[in-house]
Amino acid sequence: MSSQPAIHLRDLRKVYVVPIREAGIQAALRSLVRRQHREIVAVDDISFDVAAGEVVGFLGPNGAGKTTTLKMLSGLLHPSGGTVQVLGFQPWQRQKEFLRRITLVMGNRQQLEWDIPAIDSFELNRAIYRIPLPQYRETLDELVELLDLGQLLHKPVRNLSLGERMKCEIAGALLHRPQVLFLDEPTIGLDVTMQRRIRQFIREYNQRHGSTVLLTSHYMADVEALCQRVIVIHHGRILFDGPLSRLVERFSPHKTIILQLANGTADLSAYGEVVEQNGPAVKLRVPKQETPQVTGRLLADLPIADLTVEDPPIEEVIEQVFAQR
Ligand SMILES: Nc1ncnc2c1ncn2[C@@H]1O[C@H](COP(=O)(O)OP(=O)(O)OP(=O)(O)O)[C@@H](O)[C@H]1O
Repeated sequence: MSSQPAIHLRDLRKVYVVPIREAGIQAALRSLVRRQHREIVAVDDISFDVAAGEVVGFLGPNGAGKTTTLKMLSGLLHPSGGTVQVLGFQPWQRQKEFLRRITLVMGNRQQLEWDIPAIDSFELNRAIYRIPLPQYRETLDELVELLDLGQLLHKPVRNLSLGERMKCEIAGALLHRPQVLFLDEPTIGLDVTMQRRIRQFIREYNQRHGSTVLLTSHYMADVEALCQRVIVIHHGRILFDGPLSRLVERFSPHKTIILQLANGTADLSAYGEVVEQNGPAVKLRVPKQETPQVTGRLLADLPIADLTVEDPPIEEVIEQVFAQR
């Protein structure tokens, strides 16, 4: 791993300036003469580094500033302030050598031509990126195998299912073997099986090539499976940067005790908040620091067949993070 971070940003900022549109004909006429504007601070002085080979989850609620950041990192948007470097390049200069070494996949935006088979769009990419034929064939074979593309590449893209199309989109975005992958919701709208397939692919690809991945996803299963580290952003600011486990430790005041009573049912509300009860199967939410005592009391007081203690689901933890701001 080289000592220079693959992604480096300091006090990165993006302010959108948008015209204020008032309702009514009078206002419309007035705006022809003097247009009023307002500023939206989408990214508010954020700083972080990502080392080569890391897979980092970039999380935040709708409108937090994730896509804007990824667009600045991939050179689609010019920052309003701060510094940004990806593999030592300033992305907004969009140098050829830079574009050859990165990719941006947007799950809700299509890059492949709709009416032709994906393989034809791939050929176009090969020409644009000037990929030597042997390397192109080798990479394509690998992607076909890893993503199980089979015959999909030869059907017009419009005839593919959403998941099939996404697999082709990803393959197209990787043909030039980029070192840094910006993945914006790569599994959005896909069924659980296809989400798992794409997730597995990202993991295998990262392991094979040591590529750096910055990933946004609203599916915590993606994040749990792939990311050693998460960066949480809200209203354009970073709220947390560190291992997922530390996020849980820091922001979740509760644990969940899941127990199975040995016989019959009982009222367990004296031990904690009963979040679910189905006959002898009970789920209790307990303040974290009280978990050992409550577990001890339960085991001493009641006939218990099974008991486990779990952290709350990550979705719940993330909600807690946002609720505190
Ligand atoms: N082109 C634009 N012009 C004006 N405002 C914009 C523009 N693009 C984004 N914004 C605003 O900037 C803020 C951040 O948006 P951004 O798309 O980066 O968020 P996000 O975290 O990617 O959200 P989501 O999860 O919904 O995709 C939002 O308030 C959004 O409305």
